[in-house]
This record gives sequence, structure tokens and C-alpha cells, in this order.
Amino acid sequence: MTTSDVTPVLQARGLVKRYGHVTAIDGADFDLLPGEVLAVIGDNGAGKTSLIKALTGALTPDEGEIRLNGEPIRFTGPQSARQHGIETVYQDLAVAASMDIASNMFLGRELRRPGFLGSALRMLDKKRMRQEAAAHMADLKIGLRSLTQPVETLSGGQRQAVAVARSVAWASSVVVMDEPTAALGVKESGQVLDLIRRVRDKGMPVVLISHNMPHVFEIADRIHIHRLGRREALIKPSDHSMAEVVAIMTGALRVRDDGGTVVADADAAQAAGVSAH
Ligand SMILES: Nc1ncnc2c1ncn2[C@@H]1O[C@H](COP(=O)(O)OP(=O)(O)OP(=O)(O)O)[C@@H](O)[C@H]1O
Repeated sequence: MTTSDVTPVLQARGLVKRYGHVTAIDGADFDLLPGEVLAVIGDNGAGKTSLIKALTGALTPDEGEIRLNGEPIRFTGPQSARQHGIETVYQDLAVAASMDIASNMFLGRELRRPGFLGSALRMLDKKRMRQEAAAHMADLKIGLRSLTQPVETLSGGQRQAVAVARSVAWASSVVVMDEPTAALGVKESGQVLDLIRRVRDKGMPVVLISHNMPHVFEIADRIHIHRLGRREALIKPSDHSMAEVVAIMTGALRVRDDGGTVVADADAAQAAGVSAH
């Protein structure tokens, strides 16, 4: 079976978003296949954030179509995307620092005690939240000593693991991660990359926005290269060198339909030390 036979989990065609005279998304396409880690890369200002916002309901595109599991869909906001199983892990490690790990897993989706205690007195079912949080952590092989520990006592990598586990627990279709290793050291980044692999191996497709080319090459099944508001290329890391990918991202090389490259800007290609093939 080729990739063209598979229905993408999340797909976009011809997305456009204008802010006054600035066109942040300029006819962008997007395809995320089941079970893959798709890296989204591009220069500063290329429009990655805007594209991801459109795909996660945080902005409404002016034009174009989004499909979820083959069905056209319109998100009315981030909540609507979440209801459709799309969870986003934001760059700023969006966790409530003073709350414990289990409470963070259920932030905004707290479980109430059964019966009157929950429905009338709104009492939380802390025991069940801890049990379920522990099960999710174990499922992703995240080793944390105690789930009653406040998140502020965790390392950056552990916090990121909590944020990832939370989104995986609630996602039924897609997990989007915005620069998940940006704030982390080498060892912690490695642990988060391992975690992303485990998420993928559970069958959950991951969209990974990253500026870190070694991380992208280490973990991505395919790379969506964004340039000037649209998808410039969709490639496999095994088919291209890192220098080529950077050259495609900056416009020095262009990808042909057969996957080869042509020089689009001779000076820039020479400066980047790449040639067409
Ligand atoms: N709310 C907004 N109002 C006006 N212009 C915007 C807005 N959001 C984005 N833009 C513009 O759209 C373009 C794309 O921005 P976007 O943040 O999507 O790029 P990016 O690839 O994510 O960049 P970076 O990697 O630097 O975060 C930029 O020129 C930006 O200034």
C-alpha cells in the first residue's frame, strides 16, 4: 500500500489566512497519516504557528478546507478541536505549577465523586484521578515517584512528560507538540524524544513543530517544510540530508515532483554547500 491509498487523519487543502496586508497562510496544504510523527519546520515567520492554529481550531482560515479522517470539518475554537480528539502541547509547558501531577492531568476535566457528593457538592474524585493518572503514566512508561508531588518540584523534562501524558490521555485523533524540547537540556530532550516515539508506537499520530533539525531527523517519519505561508515540500528524512532540508526551507533548493531537487537560488545553494540531485 502506498501513502496515497491511506486516508490522512488530518488534512488541509488551500488554507488561507490574511491579517490585513500580511498573508500568514497562503494556500497551505497539510497531510498527517495514521501512526506517523510528522515534523513541521520552516524559517521564522514562514507561517508554521498560523497553520497549526488553523488545524487546532485556534484560528479560522479565510479559505480552504480541513478534513479529519476524511470528513470535512470546521472548528469553532480550540475546544471544538479538542472535542474532535486533537490535543496540543504548548511550548510554554502549560501546566499548573502548584498543583500535583494527577490534578494537572485532569485540569479542566476533573472527575467528580459519584452520586450526590459529586453532582450537588461538586466534590472531586481525587482517588480515581490519581489511579487513572498513574495508569496513563505507566502506559507511556513515564517514571515519576509520586503523583501527589506538585508539578513545580519536577524538572523541565518531567513537566514536559506530564504535559505530553495529559494530551495523549485526552487525544483520540492527533497530538500536536509545539517545540517540546526547546526549553530542555540534552538528556531531557532525549527522554522527551523517546516519549514521542512511544506515543507514536501506541498508534497516535504526532505533529511536531520544531526548529531543532537533529531532533527532527532523529524522530520524524516525514517532514513538512513550510515556506512563505505554504507547504514547500513533504519529504522523508531518509531521502535528504539536513543541509538539503535547510536549503529547501530557505529557498535555495526546490523539490521536484519525483523527489529530486533543483537549484532555485544558485548563490544560496552554494553558500549552503548543497547541489541538486
Ligand atoms: N495575529 C497576527 N496579526 C498580524 N500578523 C500576524 C499575526 N499572526 C501572525 N502574523 C504574521 O504572519 C506571518 C507568519 O507568522 P507565524 O507566527 O505563523 O510564523 P512562524 O513560522 O510560526 O514563525 P516563528 O517560527 O518565528 O514562530 C508573520 O509575518 C507574522 O508576522
